[in-house]
Amino acid sequence: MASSTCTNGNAIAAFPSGSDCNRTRRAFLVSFLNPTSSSHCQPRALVINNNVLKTVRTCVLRSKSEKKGGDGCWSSDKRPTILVSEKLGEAGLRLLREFGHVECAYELSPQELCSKISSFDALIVRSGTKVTREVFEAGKGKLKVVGRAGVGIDNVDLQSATEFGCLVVNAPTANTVAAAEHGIALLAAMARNVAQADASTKAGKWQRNKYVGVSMVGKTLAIMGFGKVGSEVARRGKGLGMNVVAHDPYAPADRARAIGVDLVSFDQAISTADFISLHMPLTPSTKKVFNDNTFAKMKKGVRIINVARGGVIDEDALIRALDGGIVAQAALDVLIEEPPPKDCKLVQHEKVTVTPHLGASTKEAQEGVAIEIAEAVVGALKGELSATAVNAPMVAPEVVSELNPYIVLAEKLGKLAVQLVSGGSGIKNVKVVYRSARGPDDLDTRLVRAMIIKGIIEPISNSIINLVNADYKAKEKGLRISEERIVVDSSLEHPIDSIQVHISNVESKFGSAVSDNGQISIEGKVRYGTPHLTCLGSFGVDVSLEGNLILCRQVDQPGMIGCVGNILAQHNVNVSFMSVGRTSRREMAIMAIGVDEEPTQEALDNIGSVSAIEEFVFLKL
Ligand SMILES: NC(=O)c1ccc[n+]([C@@H]2O[C@H](COP(=O)([O-])OP(=O)(O)OC[C@H]3O[C@@H](n4cnc5c(N)ncnc54)[C@H](O)[C@@H]3O)[C@@H](O)[C@H]2O)c1
Ligand SMILES: O=C(O)[C@H](O)COP(=O)(O)O
Repeated sequence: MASSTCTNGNAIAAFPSGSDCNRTRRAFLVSFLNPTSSSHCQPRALVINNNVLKTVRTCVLRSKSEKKGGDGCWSSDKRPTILVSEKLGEAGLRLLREFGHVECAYELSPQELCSKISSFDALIVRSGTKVTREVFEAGKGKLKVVGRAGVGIDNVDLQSATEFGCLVVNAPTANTVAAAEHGIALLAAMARNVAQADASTKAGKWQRNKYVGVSMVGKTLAIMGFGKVGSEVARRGKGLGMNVVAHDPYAPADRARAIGVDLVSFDQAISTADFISLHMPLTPSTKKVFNDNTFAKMKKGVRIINVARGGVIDEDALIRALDGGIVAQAALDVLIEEPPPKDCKLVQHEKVTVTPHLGASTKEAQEGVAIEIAEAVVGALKGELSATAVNAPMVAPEVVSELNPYIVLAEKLGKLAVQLVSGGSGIKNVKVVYRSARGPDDLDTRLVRAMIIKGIIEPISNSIINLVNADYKAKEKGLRISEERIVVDSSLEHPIDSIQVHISNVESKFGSAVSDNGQISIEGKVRYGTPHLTCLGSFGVDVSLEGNLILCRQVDQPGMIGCVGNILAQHNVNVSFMSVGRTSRREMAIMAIGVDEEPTQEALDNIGSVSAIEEFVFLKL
């Protein structure tokens, strides 16, 4: 027997690979859905099966009122609403319109966006819309998906998205070539003074001596950020006969080798380059990474191209470097403030060539991006798996498929456990134990854990818990979830043999749920595909976790089942199953009774007045 543990110490904002205790298998997210007409609920390539979808739909993202809707599909009168706040290619809009109500409202002020957003399930933006905390707050839990029609998600407050359980997806591939081509266009235009010479010629001048350029062939081009765009710029730079080096702490050396590019340190790249092309994302660690210090390390006369994000450059420092002659020229597609103020010194600088964030703006790229984001948003609203989720853990579809019954069990166990806690005691520590034949590396429990958290938190708060925000919400509520896996000798075919939930340092309203170690302890298993409660405190039971549950502890004696059954029958409450577990003969027994209806208080009082019954509790599942 072996075990390993982990806790939910980190809130989910984004999931760098390997950040979870479990092995991250592949880049697909169990996203969620919200239903439309049934015609929109057909499984697609990445969908596992209808049962999985149904479960994930009801488990993962909808608001409490929407959950009443039934089978996980959008009703035809309640198609999802999608707000598109910036110009999107027609092909993407068509896809969106086939699926939901689409409103295109461009150039909204922040206030207008906030006042509109509460009636939308999804929002699609480009780089010009700031999706701030206020937007998520105004979304009031209805906003489920933000689609960024492009790569950079620095205009979306990911932390707030996560807190509000809103999935963020982007379109990371369709504009790569367009951005790379624009980078090369700027590089060549800058080297040959195309923009300046054009303006001068149009102004009636003929300044051939003034606009002598520099050649690109044989020059060193440093690519800062060797990702999708950076690699494509590198290829094109090689094609121009340039000597290309790259700096990227996370880039694989074999990709660089394949293109014939040397990966070098930051300082080496900037100190040897004649041209520096920026292709890293804007993050806290790349913000103003090009500043007085780093400009000082550059080769005198260097030329800089930025088609990444304005914020990676300290713009005042760049002006100083241009004026001081360190930087000969700059070509900028992106600025810190877009659009810039009219008197922006950098834009007006004679050594600077500027374009208004046009990197992704080719017809081809915009159609591609529009389709990519429309598919991602529609997929997320339908409950399909999204390959481009930015703020949720990735769970491989085959893992979701196999864990599906355990997801149902997990939520029920969470719900059950929290109802066993007596009102006054705050839950702080929850330990989840998985007994499984699988090794720790082969059991991805994030989804199961999220559903246990959902089961625990939702009944006692107004929060909607889903895969996006489960760990965050647990942490916010001061709930420490620890996990333990116990490897047991059973079939490898089933991912989990049993799930136990232990809550420590609380009092229980049903003393028999407290095990010898003083914790509320319950255990469940999946039997014949359905969730069962198999252990309560120290008592073994076997009840299907459906409908509602009455738990009684009584003296083990004849007639008890009939007695309670009679009371329920008198109150027209249908019993779906009964199970009795006992410590030993004629001592204490636990009776678990599944009921279809919720008994009246009178019925419950009558059960409580049976003298052999020492305690009982009614639990809603
Ligand atoms: N101007 C435009 O219209 C336009 C169009 C597309 C992309 N972009 C921007 O270009 C940038 C790159 O896009 P992409 O699609 O190639 O993204 P990408 O994620 O494929 O590549 C980014 C690369 O930057 C690297 N990186 C991260 N931190 C770094 C650091 N401190 N130093 C060096 N490298 C670092 C990453 O490892 C990654 O390889 C993004 O900022 C994106 O928003 C702009
Ligand atoms: O990050 C991106 O994809 C680019 O900056 C494109 O932004 P845009 O969608 O506003 O053109």
